[in-house]
Amino acid sequence: MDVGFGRNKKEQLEPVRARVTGKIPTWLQGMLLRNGPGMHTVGETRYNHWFDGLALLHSFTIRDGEVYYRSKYLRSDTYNANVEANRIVVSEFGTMAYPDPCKNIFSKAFSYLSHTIPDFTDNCLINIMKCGEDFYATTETNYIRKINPQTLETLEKVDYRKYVAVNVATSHPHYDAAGNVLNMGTSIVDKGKTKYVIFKIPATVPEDRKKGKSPLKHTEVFCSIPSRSLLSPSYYHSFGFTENYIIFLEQPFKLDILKMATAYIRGVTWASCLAFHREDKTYIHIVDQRTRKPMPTKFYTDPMVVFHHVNAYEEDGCLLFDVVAYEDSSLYQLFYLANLNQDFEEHSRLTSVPVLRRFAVPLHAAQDAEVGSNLIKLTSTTARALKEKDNQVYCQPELLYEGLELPRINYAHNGKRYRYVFAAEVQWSPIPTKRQSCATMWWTPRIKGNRPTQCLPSRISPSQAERVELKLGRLIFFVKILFVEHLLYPRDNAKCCAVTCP
Ligand SMILES: CC1=C(/C=C/C(C)=C/C=C/C(C)=C/C=C/C=C(C)/C=C/C=C(C)/C=C/C=C(\C)C=O)C(C)(C)CCC1
Repeated sequence: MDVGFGRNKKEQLEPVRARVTGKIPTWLQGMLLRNGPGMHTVGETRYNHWFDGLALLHSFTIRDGEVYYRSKYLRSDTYNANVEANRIVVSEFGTMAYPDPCKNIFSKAFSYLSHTIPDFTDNCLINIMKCGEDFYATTETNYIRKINPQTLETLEKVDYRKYVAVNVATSHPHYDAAGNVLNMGTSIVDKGKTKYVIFKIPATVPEDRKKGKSPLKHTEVFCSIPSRSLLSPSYYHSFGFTENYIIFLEQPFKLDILKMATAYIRGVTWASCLAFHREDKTYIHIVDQRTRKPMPTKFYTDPMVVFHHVNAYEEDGCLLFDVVAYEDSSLYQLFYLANLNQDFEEHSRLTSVPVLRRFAVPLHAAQDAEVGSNLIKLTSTTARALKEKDNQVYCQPELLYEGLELPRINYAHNGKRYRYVFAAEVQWSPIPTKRQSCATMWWTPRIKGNRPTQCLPSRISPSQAERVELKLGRLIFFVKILFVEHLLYPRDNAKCCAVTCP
């Protein structure tokens, strides 16, 4: 197996014409911008985790059936400081670094006293965000970097904290019909409170205030949701968005703020300050965009870890949302570079499989319903919302697909009933044991086009015995571009078709 994960990539500064197999229709014109880690070694030093790598920007210009590719490293302050020192001097998610290699415990302590949490990285390696006419490379700290999409040059460094009180923010914002950006961040122990802040960056600046003003200067807080815990807010990577609602999962995968505040002096990574609390619930917050307030009903579900929301939509008084969910946080382990080597298949032990789950929440009249009743009357889903006492509702998802990640949709269909998800398939291949047929059974119905839920227990989580079986199993991944049709219009013979990546 060719393992290219940790290898430094070369920039392609001048556009190069790509070899096209097949035919690109001439109506397809434009530029695809991508972002991701490209450099994991600086001088003699090496990052620990794949998510740490220095951001490499890519552009694919599609014109008259041809594709022109170029790439350039983001010249972040982090990149410049590392290159100048010829070693890693800025901490990333899975690597704690110190500007001075000779620092002993005393000087570390001094540094600790002068800044409890060191300034976060501006190595914006995760996504690209469009903000008005401008483009930004994004990560999950308080920094974003403006870029020139044509030349991939790095422009201004923007600190979200100048405009809104957030210490971390997602790199997967949403856009409303007018092109305004809606994003979420966490404000940590600010004035004695920790809260999740939904903020809006307008697409345009009002005419009278226009002169050279960036839309960021007009950022406003849309709504904030108090964290259940002051010192351990949830980690989240994305959220759901429809015309009228915002969906935020307060999951039991949490940042430990006390650990973060002492990480620098203890010499441990940010990653080690994240923990999954399997004894906790996942709280589902639904914000009504018309009132800018969260719904009062306490919706919750079983503990899970979600990175990617796929889509959400409203149907007959219900809000449905689809996410890729795990039963633990083992995914982060998988991406340590030490594991991404020739023995990858041996080391790639995920203790849970990414599953596409559909949740449904009732938007009205939950208060008067009988305890124990299912508030979802839709025929299009088997997801349930069970009324409990104290205005609580337990949400039980429908399992749509096992073994899928990195989902994309045609964003024109965001917030609407939809038909297609484009994703990478993650294939589960257990060690042959007596129970292999059970695991196979979970997959076979999908291939035949039946509904996978039919062969799973009523609560989708595997039983204790099955979980042990999963732990014993070995995961082998086959990345495929997977195209799942079925999600919206389930039929008896729904089609799932996979196209292997070249
Ligand atoms: C620096 C600080 C932080 C940083 C956080 C960062 C940089 C978070 C990055 C999160 C990312 C990039 C999340 C990506 C998720 C990707 C997923 C779920 C992919 C799954 C793929 C699978 C299962 C399949 C793989 C198949 C393979 C490998 C086949 O060969 C904070 C915010 C934590 C704290 C402050 C400081």
